[in-house]
Amino acid sequence: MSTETQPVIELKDVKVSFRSRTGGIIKPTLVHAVRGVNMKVLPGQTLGLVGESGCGKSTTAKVMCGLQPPTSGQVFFRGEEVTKRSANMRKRIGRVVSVVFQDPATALNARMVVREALMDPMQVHNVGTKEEREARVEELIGLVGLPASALDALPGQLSGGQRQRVAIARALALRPDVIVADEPTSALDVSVRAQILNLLTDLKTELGLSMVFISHDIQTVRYVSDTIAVMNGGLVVEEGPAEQILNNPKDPYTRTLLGAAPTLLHPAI
Ligand SMILES: Nc1ncnc2c1ncn2[C@@H]1O[C@H](COP(=O)(O)OP(=O)(O)OP(=O)(O)O)[C@@H](O)[C@H]1O
Repeated sequence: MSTETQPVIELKDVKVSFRSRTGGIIKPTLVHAVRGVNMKVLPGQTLGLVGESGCGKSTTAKVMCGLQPPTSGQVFFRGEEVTKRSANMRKRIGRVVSVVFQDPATALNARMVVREALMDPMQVHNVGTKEEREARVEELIGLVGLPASALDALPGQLSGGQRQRVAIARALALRPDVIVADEPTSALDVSVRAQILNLLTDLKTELGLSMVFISHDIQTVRYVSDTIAVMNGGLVVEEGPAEQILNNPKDPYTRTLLGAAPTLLHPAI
């Protein structure tokens, strides 16, 4: 397979189950969060992952980032199987797959000024000299459209939108190949959501990144995605080019999300 079309990340029949005590103290129940998912993240493309709360989006994303081992199935990074990751492999993939979480207020250390927050991943991974790291920090803050003066601010001194820009800059610090953005605009004021979406899509194009964009809101996902995977009950019920999913949805659940049909829950739930 040519490197152009080889997926950056591929999941094959990934399943994730959790033991949950909510079913009773004596006998834990199994929660089947992801029930057999196949998914490809292609170079330079944005894969949108959409579905209602609890459908398994975040768990799928965590498997992609190596934050959650699958119960069964396989995970590939650029064709190499990385399902069972050694510490070295985790560190290597941690450098090239970065995550942006929903709430920048909790993702950033409240006591670290922005400069330190951006420097931190480079120090942890021992990247560059001190001078190179300082130059990269200046570059990063510009990339996300913040003035250099923001480098001396604490997260609490910034607005929600500015904090998310810092979280994005931090995610870019190690020059990743993939950004996994898990509901990156849900905690923000409506007025700044479009700015953050535009920033992510601009950065994706400018830096040639692949992106996995997760949201419960199909209208947000449609704005940024090249392909869309619709999840329901731990399964992908429909996937394809964004235009096709939006203009010609096949699955009743997708139509529900698009507001074209009454609520229909997948039988797996
Ligand atoms: N660590 C865990 N232990 C037990 N159950 C879990 C765990 N993580 C997730 N789950 C359960 O797995 C299912 C899928 O959760 P997941 O967070 O992946 O869904 P989601 O679509 O991202 O929803 P949300 O947007 O609300 O986070 C849910 O029923 C959730 O309660």
